[in-house]
Amino acid sequence: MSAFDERLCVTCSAPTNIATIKYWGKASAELNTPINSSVSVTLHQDDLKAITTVAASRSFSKDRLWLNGKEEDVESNKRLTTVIKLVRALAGDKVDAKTGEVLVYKADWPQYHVHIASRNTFPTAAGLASSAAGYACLTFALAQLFAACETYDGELTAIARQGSGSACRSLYGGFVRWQKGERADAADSIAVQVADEAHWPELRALIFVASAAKKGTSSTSGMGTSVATSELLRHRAAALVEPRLAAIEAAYLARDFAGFGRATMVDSNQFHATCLDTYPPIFYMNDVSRALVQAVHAFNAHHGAIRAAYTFDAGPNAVVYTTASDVAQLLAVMSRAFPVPRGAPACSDAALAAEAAAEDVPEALLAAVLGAVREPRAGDVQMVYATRVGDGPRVLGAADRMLDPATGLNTYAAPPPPLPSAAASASPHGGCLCPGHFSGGLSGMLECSFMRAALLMSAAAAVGVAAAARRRL
Ligand SMILES: Nc1ncnc2c1ncn2[C@@H]1O[C@H](COP(=O)(O)OP(=O)(O)OP(=O)(O)O)[C@@H](O)[C@H]1O
Ligand SMILES: C[C@@](O)(CCOP(=O)(O)OP(=O)(O)O)CC(=O)O
Repeated sequence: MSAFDERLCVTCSAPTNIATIKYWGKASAELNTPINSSVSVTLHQDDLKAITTVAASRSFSKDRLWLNGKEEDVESNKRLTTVIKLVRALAGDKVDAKTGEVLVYKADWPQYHVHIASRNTFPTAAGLASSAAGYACLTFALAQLFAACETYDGELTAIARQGSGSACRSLYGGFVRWQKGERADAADSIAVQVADEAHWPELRALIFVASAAKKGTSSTSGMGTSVATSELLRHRAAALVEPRLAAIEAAYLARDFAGFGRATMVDSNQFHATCLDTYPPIFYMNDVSRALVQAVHAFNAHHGAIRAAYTFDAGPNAVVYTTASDVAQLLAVMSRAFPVPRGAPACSDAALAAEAAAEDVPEALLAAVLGAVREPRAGDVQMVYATRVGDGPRVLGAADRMLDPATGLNTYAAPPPPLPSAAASASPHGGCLCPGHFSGGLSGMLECSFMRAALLMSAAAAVGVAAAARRRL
């Protein structure tokens, strides 16, 4: 006897997104609406994504959730219960696509509870938009499970917004605006796609992880203090954001990197200025973040044009946008200025790392960037993700399922760190640098490009040792 009918189980994945014009501050904490509209790039799901399995059964006695293998209390998590309740309210008749059989009539859904197992393939709550990917994935997966029908366009994004504001933007690929909306019921505070993922295929992002630790001040509490105390934030929302949104959307649509990059950097700087203007002040960026900023400006100054653009969320990690023609050179200089710990892969994309290693970087550029950074220290940047623009949520197959049909319980366990020889044993921090352990089991580790890069490095090293031994013979 199984705990749930496999036809009442869905597994989905959803991407993260990184805002280029930031959401910071709530107009209504109850409805989770913003004081200003925002816009973001959806990142590709190759490296960073949330994966969520949801199953419904009459035999489940309550709604339950496992996050990254650990059970969390659902009842006490208002955002979670709100999202489940709102998607459930849109439930329709659930029909077996193959046979046409009605599996659950709309009227019967109140008799069902859900079990949810979710994991992130990257650090959770570290300022890498895990809540965005996580709540977008949950909303999307529940909508598939319940055969939910929107009563107006964008309703699912309005639901995801109530899990985490930035999550509404992860329901679309490409370049996405979250419009703040005007209505009292906030039904128009929804995400809208500005351009799809095919619009600007040359756009690239390098993510320099300065810390994968859980951040000290959550976005929710940080923005609450900012709204209460920062006059700069008030002025920004009232007068500065709208024209900047119009400018960056036009730049994105025209694939004008200089315009896009400048607006991105200016807005990131202003967001962190509002954090400093908050009382007591909030510091998300650290010395490494500031050195990354200087390095990007030195790169642009050398080229006499904006060819790389940083942005920082509520944490010290930099997301640096650039284009396909500059990404290898940018990675080459940044790897010299911010070397990852000895033994770790230079970045998640082994082919790009090899291209960067072979780059003939002009001496003057290297000197400019190294001069802008204080002494390069291995480990200030722990890892670098190389990624690009991506699509919205996807429905996955049973191979990715994380709930056991026999027991109804979570099957995912965060894998142990990789073998010391595989990657980061030489970390000065003594930590695991491969985010494979944020992913799932062996398949999760293999899907992790850091692990693939590490294995390639190990294999290359083994070939080198064998060749040297042959030479000695
Ligand atoms: N896959 C997931 N499924 C459901 N909820 C998730 C998932 N991932 C994260 N969350 C929720 O989001 C919280 C983390 O959100 P938080 O805003 O603190 O961090 P972040 O999203 O990584 O950072 P930021 O939003 O500043 O970029 C987690 O504690 C959890 O409640
Ligand atoms: C700095 C940001 O990343 C803030 C994101 O905040 P959240 O969406 O995590 O906040 P809540 O709505 O309280 O869950 C900027 C952005 O993504 O626009």
